Amino acid sequence: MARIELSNLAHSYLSRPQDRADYALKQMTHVWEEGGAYALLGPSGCGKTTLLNIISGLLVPTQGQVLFDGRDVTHDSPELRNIAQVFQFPVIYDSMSVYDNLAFPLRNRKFPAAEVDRRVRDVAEMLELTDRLKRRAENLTADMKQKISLGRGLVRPDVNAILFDEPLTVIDPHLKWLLRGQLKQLHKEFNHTMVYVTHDQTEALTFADKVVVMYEGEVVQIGTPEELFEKPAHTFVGYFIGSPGMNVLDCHVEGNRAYVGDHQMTLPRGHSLPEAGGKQVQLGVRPEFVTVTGPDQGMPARLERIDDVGRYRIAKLTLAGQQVAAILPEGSEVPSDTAGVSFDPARLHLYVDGHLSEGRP
Ligand SMILES: Nc1ncnc2c1ncn2[C@@H]1O[C@H](COP(=O)(O)OP(=O)(O)OP(=O)(O)O)[C@@H](O)[C@H]1O
Repeated sequence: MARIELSNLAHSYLSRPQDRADYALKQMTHVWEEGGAYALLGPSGCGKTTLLNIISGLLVPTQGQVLFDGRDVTHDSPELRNIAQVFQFPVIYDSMSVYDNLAFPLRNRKFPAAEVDRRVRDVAEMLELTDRLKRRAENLTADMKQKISLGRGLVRPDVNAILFDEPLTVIDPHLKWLLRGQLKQLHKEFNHTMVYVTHDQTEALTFADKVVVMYEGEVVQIGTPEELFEKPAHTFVGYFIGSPGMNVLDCHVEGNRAYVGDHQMTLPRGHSLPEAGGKQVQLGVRPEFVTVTGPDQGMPARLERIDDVGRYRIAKLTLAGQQVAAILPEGSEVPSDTAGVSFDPARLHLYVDGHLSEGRP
């Protein structure tokens, strides 16, 4: 297992990048701890696969270094980096048995036969492939084949890291849920450094100890699922994590007071913001911390509609011309079209040009 360090890394697919917009990955420096389970989460095109391919050695970055345990591997092939990879679609040998497919990475590295057998059987057991070990891979379903791919990625005990690129895409939803749990279990057992690319927040939050949220080629936050929920470092994180995402409202601020339209609220901290200077100042509050009451309390808002999403109901309101979502407690009374809303003051965050402003204690 290795500690992975990304030092001043940036990548452009253009041969002569001119400015920031030309970079698919903007400059970044990060350390990912040995034995950590990391998920790279972000929308399509934000640079997840580019970053994963730089870590694996399929791509050499335009600038910066990748270090494994302090050793510069930037120009090393995937083979030299000693990593295992699982891709979106199965990569297996159809003509071989399931057993031989799983054994292949170990035999290739000249592991003794007894250890090959033990590891293959352990991994097969965990992935529920034991009764298929003797079958040829050829006629198996796509699900089964992808399980074998996962097994091939997990079978070697000596890898620096295991990299997964959306490995559950072809798996049916029920099995997906099971496999996510099994991967988490395998991580606990073997403690490999794992990096898992996905655009699905549930997949990221259930698999990872730390989620690396990417947006437009930048890592905007690395945090535990709780940290991403409690304190989104960027409005994008607030919006992308959570269902529905965080409310983000244009506001202006004076010290520890924020104004949304004419409505004033007290922030947990004071902020000395640079003179407006064209910067966008926004207030973030998660729908879990918005209370909807009758019009005689809170800030007057118009109730647009109620969505029943099964586990709870979501009220969609308009406050000072801006959209606000609120998660309604079970059994709560819903006012008619004119309502009042209030925000839990301890749960308000302030953002300047998308980035969290910490303020003064
Ligand atoms: N080989 C390439 N040549 C040129 N541009 C590329 C290449 N691969 C990716 N890009 C561009 O780089 C940016 C990041 O792409 P990347 O595939 O890393 O994103 P992603 O987050 O993995 O997206 P997805 O979830 O759709 O796979 C995108 O704008 C993409 O169009």
